[in-house]
Formats: sequence, C-alpha cells, structure tokens
Amino acid sequence: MTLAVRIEHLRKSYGSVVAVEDVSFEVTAGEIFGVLGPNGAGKTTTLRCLCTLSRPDAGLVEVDGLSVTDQPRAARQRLGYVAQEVAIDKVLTGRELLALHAALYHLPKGAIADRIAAVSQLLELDDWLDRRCGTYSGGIRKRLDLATGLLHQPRLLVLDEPTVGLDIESRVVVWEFLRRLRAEGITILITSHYLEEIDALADRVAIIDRGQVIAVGSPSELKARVGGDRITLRLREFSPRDEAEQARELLKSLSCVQDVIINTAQGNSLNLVVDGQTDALATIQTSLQAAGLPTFGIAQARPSLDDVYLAATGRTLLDAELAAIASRDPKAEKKRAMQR
Ligand SMILES: Nc1ncnc2c1ncn2[C@@H]1O[C@H](COP(=O)(O)OP(=O)(O)OP(=O)(O)O)[C@@H](O)[C@H]1O
Repeated sequence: MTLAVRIEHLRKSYGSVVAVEDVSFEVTAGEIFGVLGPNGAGKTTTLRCLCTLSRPDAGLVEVDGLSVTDQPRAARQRLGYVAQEVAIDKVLTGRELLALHAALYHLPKGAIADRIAAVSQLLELDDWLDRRCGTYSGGIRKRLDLATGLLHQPRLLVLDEPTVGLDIESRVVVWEFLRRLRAEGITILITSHYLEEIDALADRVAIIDRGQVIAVGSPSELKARVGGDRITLRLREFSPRDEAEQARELLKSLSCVQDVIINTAQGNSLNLVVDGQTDALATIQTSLQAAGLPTFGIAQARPSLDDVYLAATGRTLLDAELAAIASRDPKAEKKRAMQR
C-alpha cells in the first residue's frame, strides 16, 4: 500500500489564531480522500501546508514520501493544487489560460500542445477550449481548473472545496470527472463542507473540527461506528431546557434508546440514537404522551456523516457552519484572500 500523503501532528497558527491544532491522516495512492469540516475548521490551512504554500509550525507533512519542508520543490512537482477561488482572466480562452499555466509550471515548450490536448480530452473541454473563459458556466470553469492542476501530470490532485457555489447538477458532473480521474490512477484529496459530497465521493474521510481530526475512516465505517437509527424529536418549536432534560431522562430509560443529546442550537430539540430493529418511534411517542410531554415533530433516519460529527462535537455540521458565519470577519477574510 503506497502512501500518497502522510500528515502527522500538523500544527499551524497565524499570530494568536490557531488554524490547525493537531491534524494527522494518511492518504493511500489511488483513493479519493475527503477532508470534511465546517468553515474555519482548518481545511484550507492543512492543504496550504501540504502544497508548500504555508510553512507548518510543527509536525510531519509528506507527499509521496517527500517532506514538504525539506524537499518543497520535489514535493510540489508531484501534486496539482486547485484552490477554492482561482483567479480567472475572462478575456483569455481556455487554451490560452492552460498555455499560461503550462509556462508557469515550466513545461518543456515542445510538450505543451500535447499536454493541453490530453487534459482537454480527459475533462471533455475540446468544445470550450477556444472560447473566452468569461463565457464559461461555473461547472465548465471548474473543469478548466482541474485541467490546469493536471497539466504537469501529477499523481496527486489536491482540491479545496471544488464544488462550492455550483448548482447540484454541475456538482454531480464534477464528481463524475473526479471518479474518472481516480480510475486513471490519480489520487484525489478533496476538502468540502458538503456532507453528501464526501459521502458520495470519498473512499475515506477525515472529519476535522476546530483544527483537530475527530474521526477517520470510510463513510460507511464511520456511520456504522455511531450505531443505530437517528430520531430527531422536537417537543415544541423552542423547548425550555428543563422540559428537554425531563424528556431526556425519560427517553434514556427506554430499552430501545441508546443515547440522547440535547441540541441547544436547534431550540433544545433532542437527537436520539435508537435500536433500528424495534418500533422505537411508536414507543417514544407513547412514553412522551404518558408523561404529559408534547411532541411538535419527530423523524427517523439512517445515520449520516453529520451524526458522526454530532456524536463527536455535540453540534451538527450545519449548526457549526451557522456559528462560523456569525463570527466571520469579512474584511479580514478579504484581506487574507488577497494576500494568498
Ligand atoms: N492568513 C490567515 N491569517 C489569520 N487567520 C487565518 C489565516 N488563514 C486562516 N485563518 C484562520 O484560521 C482558521 C482556519 O481557517 P481555514 O481557512 O484553514 O479553515 P477552513 O476549514 O478551510 O474554512 P474555509 O472553508 O472557510 O476556508 C480560521 O479561524 C481562519 O479565520
């Protein structure tokens, strides 16, 4: 089993902000590996350290067995990095943009036309190559971004949130291309805050939160690890805390209930893990009724990656996203993006 990426105890701070506290994971050659986490979890910083764009404060980061701090040039040569936002010149055609990137990668002049033809064929860009980039849809633009990352024939493609801002149809098309690249033997490391993207695409995933890895495994392993079906229960639209506590104690005593978490970010709703074999939903409703507790809404579902995140952090990915948005400083972010 060849390792394409090895990260051990990576740490990176910006002044007093700890962007990555302790991140470790390994990516096996030939797989699609997902890094899932809410905004601000440290995904971009981890990728930037891997791609030699930021220097780690501590820890080991290797690409194909090469340390990114000791052999940055050789490590960089082995990977293609597609950033979240790629600067685009709307006036250039796709072919001109690829030629520009080929020159930046120092590809031999004689090889450039062939490489452009090869990546264009792989990403089905032939019909677009001689049109101006300004006329491209988001999905075509993203395929051109992937093509630029593949020009120098890296065996590892690193993608930061490749489908952010795309509509669902375009996202599914990008996923298909990523699967195709994997079939060509290219290892793919992708970050995302879309659960369904990682679930649909990744062979294995590292879930990160506040600069730390909280779980690593295949999506199905991780989901199996958090146990049975999930029930989301709302006593009222916004339940008082003491009523939610009372319901939790009651529900915990039922034999079909394995665990109960109060989700304070969702009006003190209750997230239950239940035994999938029994009719837990009916048992729960009957017990609540007998205790004089109301039921505003109740729903049962199979475990998702969000349940893995919830079990480890006590909040859902969506709540973490909302909290991150609320604490954002758009001015500082814009300044940082311009510095990158
Ligand atoms: N250059 C920088 N200077 C100061 N703080 C930074 C810098 N880059 C990142 N941060 C902070 O480090 C933390 C992790 O940011 P990072 O961009 O790695 O997260 P992320 O998971 O990729 O989220 P996003 O998808 O929003 O980029 C955040 O709190 C962010 O504000």
